[in-house]
Amino acid sequence: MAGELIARVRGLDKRFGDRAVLSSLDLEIGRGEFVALLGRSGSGKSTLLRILAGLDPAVEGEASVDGTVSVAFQQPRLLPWRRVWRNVVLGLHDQRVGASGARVGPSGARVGASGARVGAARGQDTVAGTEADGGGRPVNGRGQHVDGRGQHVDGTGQHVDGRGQVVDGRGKLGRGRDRALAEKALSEVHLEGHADAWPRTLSGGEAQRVSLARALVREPDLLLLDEPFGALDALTRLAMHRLVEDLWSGHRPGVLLVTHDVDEALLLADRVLVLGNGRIVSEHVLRRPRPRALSDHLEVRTDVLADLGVSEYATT
Ligand SMILES: Nc1ncnc2c1ncn2[C@@H]1O[C@H](COP(=O)(O)OP(=O)(O)OP(=O)(O)O)[C@@H](O)[C@H]1O
Repeated sequence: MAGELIARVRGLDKRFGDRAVLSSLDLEIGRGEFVALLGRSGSGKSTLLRILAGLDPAVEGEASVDGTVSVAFQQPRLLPWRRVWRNVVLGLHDQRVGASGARVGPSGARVGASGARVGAARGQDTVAGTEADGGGRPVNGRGQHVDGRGQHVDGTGQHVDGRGQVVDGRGKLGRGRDRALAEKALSEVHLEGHADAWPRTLSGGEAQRVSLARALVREPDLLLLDEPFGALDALTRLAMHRLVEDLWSGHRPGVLLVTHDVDEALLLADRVLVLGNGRIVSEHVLRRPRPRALSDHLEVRTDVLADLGVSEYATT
């Protein structure tokens, strides 16, 4: 593919015990490109996505993302003891939940959510800054950015705690800013007014929209979607397709959508990839503007189904 890359995978191998799941896999995703990944059950789609998200290590090869990554899964994975808006801002702060993912440098090395190097120190460890980094900003003895009072700051000057979480000058979570960001993200997924709801009060589709808001709140450069509509009924799925298309048009992240649904892939993606035998076995570039009707895609659809080994359906 042409243009600037947001993700690049080269010679990727992954095995679980004796079972080779990915072997010598190559993949590129352009900045702002929408890519769908199809493959038979067990072909390694989720495995590839987890490696790109920095959630699983590869055995061999390179998987790098040049920017921030967010992930949304088939199950919304909301924390039931947090109100909706607080679940959304987990996307900003908690890199341990898959929904937010990690920032992965060009080398594949993990750095903090803010992009600044963050230390392993816990809590409000405030070490006075006595040195400066290459840009003349003060750092403490461990090379962490600090303000004039020795409190940690990230690369943009925001206060962070020892784990890189954004806090105010007194070490409290930046609640007002978080709330505003959460409300903005919730309105983008048409959930205005649900900020203070508890997750258990949401329908499946609403919960999945919260999950999308959580993935989008940090404006990721790469959005990884692992069958995000798989558990939804057909009508809700259609509404979600439209929503994802709108969100993608508005923010233009690169997207890797893992799906079993050939038609969903054809409707949403710029490029459809088929995974088989541990690598990408075929690629189908879809023409623009994105067609509104599946009938515009019948030829590609036939080819994709054949690549998936379900050619008995290809003529229907
Ligand atoms: N943590 C693990 N330990 C052992 N085997 C694993 C692990 N994760 C995945 N696998 C195996 O790796 C293979 C690929 O799994 P993966 O979930 O990536 O497939 P998939 O294409 O996403 O499947 P599906 O479409 O059914 O979700 C499967 O055989 C699976 O059993």
